[in-house]
Amino acid sequence: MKSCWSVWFLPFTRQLAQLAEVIVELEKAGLNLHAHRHPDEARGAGILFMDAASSLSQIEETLADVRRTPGTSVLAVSLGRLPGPSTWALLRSGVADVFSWVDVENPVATVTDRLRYWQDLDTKVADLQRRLVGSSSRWRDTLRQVVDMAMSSCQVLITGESGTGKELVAREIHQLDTRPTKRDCVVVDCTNLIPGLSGSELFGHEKGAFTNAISTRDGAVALAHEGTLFLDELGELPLALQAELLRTLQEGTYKRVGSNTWRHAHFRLVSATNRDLLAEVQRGTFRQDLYYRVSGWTCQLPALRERREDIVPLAQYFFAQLRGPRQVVDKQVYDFLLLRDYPGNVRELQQLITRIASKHPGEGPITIGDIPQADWPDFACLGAPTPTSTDLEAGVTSLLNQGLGLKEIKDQVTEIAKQVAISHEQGNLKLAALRLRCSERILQMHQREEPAGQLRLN
Ligand SMILES: Nc1ncnc2c1ncn2[C@@H]1O[C@H](COP(=O)(O)OP(=O)(O)OP(=O)(O)O)[C@@H](O)[C@H]1O
Repeated sequence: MKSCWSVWFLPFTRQLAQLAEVIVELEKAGLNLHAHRHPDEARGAGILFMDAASSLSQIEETLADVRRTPGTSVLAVSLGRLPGPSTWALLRSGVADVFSWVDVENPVATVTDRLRYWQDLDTKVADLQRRLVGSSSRWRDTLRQVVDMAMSSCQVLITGESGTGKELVAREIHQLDTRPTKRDCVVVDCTNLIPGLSGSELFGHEKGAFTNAISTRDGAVALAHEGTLFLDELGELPLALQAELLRTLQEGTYKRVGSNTWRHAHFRLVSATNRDLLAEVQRGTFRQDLYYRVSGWTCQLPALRERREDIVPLAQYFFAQLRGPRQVVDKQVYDFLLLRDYPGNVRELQQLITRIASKHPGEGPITIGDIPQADWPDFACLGAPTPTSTDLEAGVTSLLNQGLGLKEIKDQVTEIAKQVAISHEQGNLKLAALRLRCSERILQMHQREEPAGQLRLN
């Protein structure tokens, strides 16, 4: 069946006659191609047409704009041959794939299959975002990877700091898994495994196998048969059990504790850890062969500090969960949430929101008065520096000695505040503006006018 959907394109080529021919071929396959003129048109998947003479720097600039629109995937199609290094440069600047029209056997199918796949991927990502909240490009890229992993048959290893959502992601991978006979997802926290019980939790036991074994019991491996076994905190798995797990993964067989009978179990293994397992391998506390077995596909979840744009959407989601979707929250509360650091990641944010929501008396908007005193910001760091702030005093003295007047000193300090906020937010002007409580436009002007590093207090 022919596909039939509207696709935007960016013409970065002067070979217009050839481009017209390619467009006709794609339209015959059901694509309705329209040139991209406005950022809004770059929604969903699109094509960037280029040739060997196209300017890479111009392409990179445009791609940076396009990628600001969430959910865009760009396929770069070269009308002629492409030099190898350009291919990598294009991938690095954010195109989802790149190929040369003259080099593939069936270019029309190559284009349509990819566009269809990305469209499907985006639908799945949008659905995931309802539970794995966040719309930053970092988080969206992570979710795309989650969907790709779930669709594969690979053993998956999810890494990331505590509280980044590893368990949540593992459960979603099981949900997305399309095995027709898929059964349950069984979760085992490896920190709770007692080596003395020789793996009864994982492999089950026979009646009388040890003192408290009053009846025969299935372990997690048996319960996960035809389903998913999720091993949380895999780095904590005792060495003795690592060997047994490895054999189960290699042979698909295991023995209950106290039994001589080999049993079969087929499951998908998803593991998670906040430890650096490769370092554990070096130290000899984690088996190298098991590491390569469990890490068919590794997915690193970003810390919340690497996706600070998601703090407000996450907070809104948690407030709505706790107080219902109609609960109004004062902007000042969000400003406060944006000023904080979250070493415990999303879990820490969630716990803070729970404390704020619990303190709220019930009527009216949630305000900064609902923030428990123990969570108040450190005013010494946040507020205007006091005259006793020696660093600032020394800086101002240096400016005075250079002959600057009050207005010039004020301007200098303002510019430094802008620089510091922009650099703290890793160049994200929106977040820096929230931090400074000024408009984003003021910071855009600052960036245009002031080369970074020009201003120094001393
Ligand atoms: N993107 C997200 N959207 C909504 N809730 C989230 C998100 N990420 C994490 N959470 C919530 O944060 C809490 C911590 O998540 P989770 O237990 O999955 O983290 P973890 O990385 O497995 O932590 P740990 O390593 O400490 O076990 C959970 O309550 C989870 O529901």
